[in-house]
Amino acid sequence: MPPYSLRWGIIATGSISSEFARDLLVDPATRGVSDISHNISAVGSRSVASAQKFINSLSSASPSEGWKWGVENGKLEGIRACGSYKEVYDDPNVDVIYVSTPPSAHHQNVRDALLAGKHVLCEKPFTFDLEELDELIAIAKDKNLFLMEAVWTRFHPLAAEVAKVINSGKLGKPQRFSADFSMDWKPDNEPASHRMLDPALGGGSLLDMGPYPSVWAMLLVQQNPHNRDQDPQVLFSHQTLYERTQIDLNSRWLVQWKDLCQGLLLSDLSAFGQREATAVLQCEEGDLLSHYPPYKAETFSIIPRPDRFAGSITQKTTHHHPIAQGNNGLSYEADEVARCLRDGKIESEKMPWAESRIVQGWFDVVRKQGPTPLANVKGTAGQ
Ligand SMILES: NC(=O)C1=CN([C@@H]2O[C@H](COP(=O)(O)OP(=O)(O)OC[C@H]3O[C@@H](n4cnc5c(N)ncnc54)[C@H](OP(=O)(O)O)[C@@H]3O)[C@@H](O)[C@H]2O)C=CC1
Ligand SMILES: O=C1OC[C@@H](O)[C@H](O)[C@H]1O
Repeated sequence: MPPYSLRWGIIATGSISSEFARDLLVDPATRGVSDISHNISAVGSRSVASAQKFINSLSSASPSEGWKWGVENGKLEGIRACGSYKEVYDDPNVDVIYVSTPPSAHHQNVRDALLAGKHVLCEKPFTFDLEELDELIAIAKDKNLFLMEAVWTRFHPLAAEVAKVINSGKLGKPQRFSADFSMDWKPDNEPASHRMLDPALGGGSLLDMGPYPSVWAMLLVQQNPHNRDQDPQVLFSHQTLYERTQIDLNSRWLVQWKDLCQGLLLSDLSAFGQREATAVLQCEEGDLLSHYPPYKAETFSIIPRPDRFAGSITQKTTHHHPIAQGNNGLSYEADEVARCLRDGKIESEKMPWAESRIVQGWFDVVRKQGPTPLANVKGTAGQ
């Protein structure tokens, strides 16, 4: 059977769009995939010159670059440079739109794409607030269109291996959880207009980096067979204000899974976090530690409890599950979108709306309790 072939439209020509487009052009065989094929049919930008530049840079891959394969194998054939996002939504040669604008624009972009009849993969954070997300889910259901948050980490080889350990039950009941995404990014060296620093674009550590500790909260605790709580709540939170641009420099929030455990989640724009224990699940029989970076972890360890309290795990083991060579790691989520569309699904079981809703709800609580002006901002749902 020939592979299922998906035609992408890409919205925005920023840094992650470029990484994503390149991954679409890598030979799927490099990651052991033979049932899926990706094509890029259109790129949309606020300026047609930027869309064209983006396409030119894809087309001129050097022979050593993994994505050269797609260029040589017709995966850019007929690609259009569009000077507006709308032209991409309206393009009959596009099946699915990848939205990678700043967070404050996601709701409007996704809504416009869905209303134009296109399936959507939207970058994290899904939306600015839960009301926006609920509106998008309602439209997707009403129009029978696929919609997924682009949380790439969930589709990486390591995520599948971690899930096997969690589902095996060998760690026993969770007792404690923590997860962190922190980087010493030096915000003082960046312009105030940078999307990470500008509150009007949804800047700050919570919305940009918070999705990653949240991934691990979902993979290790929410999906844990011992968990029965479908609505884990934030008990309390703290954010530190970055005076210059009024975004959160860091966020911390404590989540309670009823009758199970608590988890501390952290994000930081101006300090490094843990390296070998970016996400830690401590259980009755032993602990699971996932290594840095939390967005693209390739190694995890299972470690025994301290001697006096030892459980059935008695030896440390370390497990390495790398992203396939030549891929940046975004290709796996693209494969999931293609498989869901091929199979007639409008929601991914691996990245379900319910889990995006939980995380978005946490962000709303933390943001509203915080000292930044975003605390009082409402998204664009209903407008
Ligand atoms: N999965 C991952 O690993 C990553 C995900 N992300 C997520 O992807 C999204 C985009 O991030 P990133 O690519 O780093 O951002 P960039 O700032 O590099 O690019 C954003 C693009 O959005 C478009 N845009 C639309 N409206 C605006 C506006 N008002 N101001 C500025 N740009 C605008 C621009 O494209 P144009 O001019 O062509 O219209 C711009 O190039 C975010 O949601 C972020 O959280 C980011 C990095 C990594
Ligand atoms: O999604 C992301 O992952 C990698 C980080 O460097 C980046 O800030 C963030 O947007």
